[in-house]
Amino acid sequence: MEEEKEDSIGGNVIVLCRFRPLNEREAISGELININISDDNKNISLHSSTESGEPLKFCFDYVFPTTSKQNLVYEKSAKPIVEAVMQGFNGTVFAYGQTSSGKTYTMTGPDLEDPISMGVIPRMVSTVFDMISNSDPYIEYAVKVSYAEIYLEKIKDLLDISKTNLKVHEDKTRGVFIAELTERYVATETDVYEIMKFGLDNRNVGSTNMNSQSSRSHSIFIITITQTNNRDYIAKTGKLYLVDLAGSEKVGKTGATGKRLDEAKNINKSLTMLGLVIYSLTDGKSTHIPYRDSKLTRVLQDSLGGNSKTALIVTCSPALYNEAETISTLRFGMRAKAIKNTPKINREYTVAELKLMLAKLREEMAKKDRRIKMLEDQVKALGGKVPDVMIKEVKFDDEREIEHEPNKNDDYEEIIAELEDVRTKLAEEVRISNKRETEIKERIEDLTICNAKIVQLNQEIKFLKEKMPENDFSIQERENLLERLLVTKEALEADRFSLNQKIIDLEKKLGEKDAEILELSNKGPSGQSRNSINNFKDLLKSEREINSGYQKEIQQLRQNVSDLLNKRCPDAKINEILRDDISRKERDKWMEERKKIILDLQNRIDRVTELEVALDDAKDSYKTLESYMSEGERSLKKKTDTLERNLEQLTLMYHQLVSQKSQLGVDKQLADKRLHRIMDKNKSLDEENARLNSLYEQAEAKIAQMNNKESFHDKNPRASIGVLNIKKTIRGGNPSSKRPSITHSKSPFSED
Ligand SMILES: Nc1ncnc2c1ncn2[C@@H]1O[C@H](COP(=O)(O)OP(=O)(O)OP(=O)(O)O)[C@@H](O)[C@H]1O
Repeated sequence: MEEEKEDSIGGNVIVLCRFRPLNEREAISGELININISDDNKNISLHSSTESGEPLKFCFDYVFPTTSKQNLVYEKSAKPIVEAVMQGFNGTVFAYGQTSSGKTYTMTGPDLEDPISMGVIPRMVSTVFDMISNSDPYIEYAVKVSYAEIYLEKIKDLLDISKTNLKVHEDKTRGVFIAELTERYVATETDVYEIMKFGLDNRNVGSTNMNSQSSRSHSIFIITITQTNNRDYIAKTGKLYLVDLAGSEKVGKTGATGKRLDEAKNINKSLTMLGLVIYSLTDGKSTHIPYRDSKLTRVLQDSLGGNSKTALIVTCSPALYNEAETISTLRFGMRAKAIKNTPKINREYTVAELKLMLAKLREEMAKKDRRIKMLEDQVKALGGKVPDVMIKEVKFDDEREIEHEPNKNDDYEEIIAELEDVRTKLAEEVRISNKRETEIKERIEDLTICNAKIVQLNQEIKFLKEKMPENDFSIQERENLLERLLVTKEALEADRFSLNQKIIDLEKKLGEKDAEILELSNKGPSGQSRNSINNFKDLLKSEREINSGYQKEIQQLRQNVSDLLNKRCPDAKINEILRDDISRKERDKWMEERKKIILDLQNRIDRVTELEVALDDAKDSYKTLESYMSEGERSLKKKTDTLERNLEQLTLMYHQLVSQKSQLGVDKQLADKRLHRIMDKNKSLDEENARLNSLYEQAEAKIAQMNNKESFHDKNPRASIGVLNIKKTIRGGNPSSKRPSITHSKSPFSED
C-alpha cells in the first residue's frame, strides 16, 4: 500500500446534515423546530423548545435544508468519496438518523433509475461507470458488488440468503472484511441495479408507527473496483461501503412490542456502540476503541478512524415533535466530524509488475555476483581462501509455491537486504585489510630505502679505508724527499761558507798589499831611494801581478764555487729546491686535506654510527611490525575465516535465490499459461453466458406473457441471484458500460 499523496478531502470524516420535509402526519400540527441555517450552509443555530438560554450551535461541512434536491446532496457528500475510490482509496458513505428521517430516501432514493429522485447509491454507481468510460483505454477495470445486512447482531448475505451469520475478518492486505460474502462481477449500471433490487427484496423491513416501511436492519452495499494499468502494470483496488443504518428511535414513540421491541433494543444497542466508538475516537483520552463490541462497528472499523475516506450524512426531522431526536442526531454528527482517518491507496502486485520486479532483481543479482567476484578476488589477493561453492538444489512443489507466492517478494526483499548488509560488511573489512596492507607496504619501502642507504655508506667507508694507505704512502715519500733535500742544502751551505771564507782571506791579503804600496809611494824618490822605488815599483808591479793573480784566483775560485754549486746543484737539484717550497706548501695542503679527510671520515663514521643506530631502530620497528603483521595476519586470518563463512552463506543464499528465481520463472510461465487458459475459458464462458442470457430473457418474456404481466419478483423472491458470476473486465473508454439515459455529471435535472 502506498501513502496518500494528494488528499482532496483530507483525513477527517466529512459530516453533512439533511432535513427532510414534514411528512403528512407532521404537517397536520405543522409545528417546526426553531432552526436557523447560516448563509454558507455550514452552521445551525437551534432554539430548543425545552431549554432556555443561548441557542445550540452546530457546525457541519454542509447543511441541506428541506428543499435540497438529491443531486445537490450527492455532489456535496458522496461524489468526492467515489472519486477517491476510483483512485484506489477505500470510501464509506453512511446515513444516520432517527427512524423515518430520510436515510433510505437519501441513500437509495424512491426510484433507483429515476434521474431526479435517485439517491446517493445509484448516483455513485453512475459516476463509477462514467469515470470508467471516460478513462484511458489501457486501464482495465473489474467491478464487483456485495450486499449485506446486519440484523439482530448477525450478518446476512442479501445476495445469498443461505448465508445468515457471516464473520468479520481482518488481514494486512484486505483490512477488515466480511468473510465469504457473495461478490458479483458487474459490467454495467443495469447489472448493479438488478443486484440491488434483488438484495432489497431480501432485506428485513417492518412497519413502525413512525414509518410504514421502516428498515429494521443496517444495510451495507459494497462496490469493489479494481483497476489495472496495462502500461505500468500497477493495480489498485478501491472499496466503497454504502451504509444505510437502521433508524435510531425511542421505543415508546414507535409503539414497538414483542419482536419489534427486541429489534428496537438491538438497533439502539448497535447505534449506541457506534456512538461509543465515535466518542472513543474523538475524546483524545481513550486507548481502546470498542470496535468489536458490535457487528456494525466491527464492519465499519476501517471507515471510522481507519483506512477510508468517509462521509456521514445525518438525517433529521424538522418537526417539533422530533426535537429531542434531532438534537441528539446533530450532536452525534458533531462528534463524528472530529474523527480522523488515515486513507491510503490500496495497491496490488500484478503478474506483469512482478515480472518487472523479477527483471530488476535479476539485474540486481548480476550486480551482486560481480561484486562477490571482486570481493573473492580481493580475499584471494590478501591470501584468504574462497570456499568451493556447494550448489544446493532447492525444489519447490508447484502448488506450494503458488500458495506462497504473495510472500515471495517479501522473502526476496529480505534476502536482498541481508545480502546487501553482508556485502557492506565484507566491503568494509576488505577496505580495512587494504588499508593495513598499504601501511605495511609503506613501512617495507621505508626499510628498503634505509637498507640501500646503509649499503651505499658501507661502500663509501670501504673505499675510504682502501684509499687511506695510499695517501699514507705518498706522504711518507714526500717526507723522505724533504729530508734528503734538507741534508743536501746544509752541505751546500757549508761549502759556500768555506769558499766565502777563502775569498774574505784573499781580499784581506790584497788589502794589506795595497796598503804597503801606498806607504812606499808616500816616502818619495832618492837615488837609493830611486833604486829602492824602482825596486819597490818592481815589487809593486810583481805584487800587483801577484795580486792580479790572486784576483784571477779569486775569480777562478768564485767561478769554481759557482761551478761547484752548478756541479753539485744541477737543474734537478734547483728544481728540487724550488719544489721544496712547493712541497712544503703541498705538505701543508696535504696535511690540511688529511685533516679534512680525517674529519670527513670521522663525520662519516659518526653518520655510519647514526645510521647503524637508525638501522637498529628500524630493525626493532621491523620486528615490531613483523609481530604486528603476524598479529594482523592472525586477525586477517580470523576475518578471512569469517569472510569465508559469510561467503559460504552468501553462496548458499545466492544459489537458493538462483533456484527460486528459476522456479519463479517456471511459475510465471505456468501462471501465464494458466492465465491464457483461463482467458480462453472466460471467453467461451462469456459466449455461453450471452447465449444463456438471451435464453433467459426469452424464458422471462414467455413467463411474463404467461402470468399476464404479473411481477416475477413479488411472487417468487429468489434465494440467490440467478446471474452467473463471471469476471467481466471493462476497458477504460468503453461507452457500453454506461446507460445512455443516466448522464449524471451533466444532469439536466440538477438543481444547481
Ligand atoms: N428529503 C426528502 N424529500 C422528500 N421525502 C422524503 C425525504 N426524506 C424522506 N422522505 C420521505 O420520508 C419517509 C421516510 O423516509 P425514509 O424511509 O428514507 O426514512 P429512514 O430514515 O430510512 O427510515 P428507517 O430508519 O425507518 O428506515 C419516506 O416516505 C420518504 O419518501
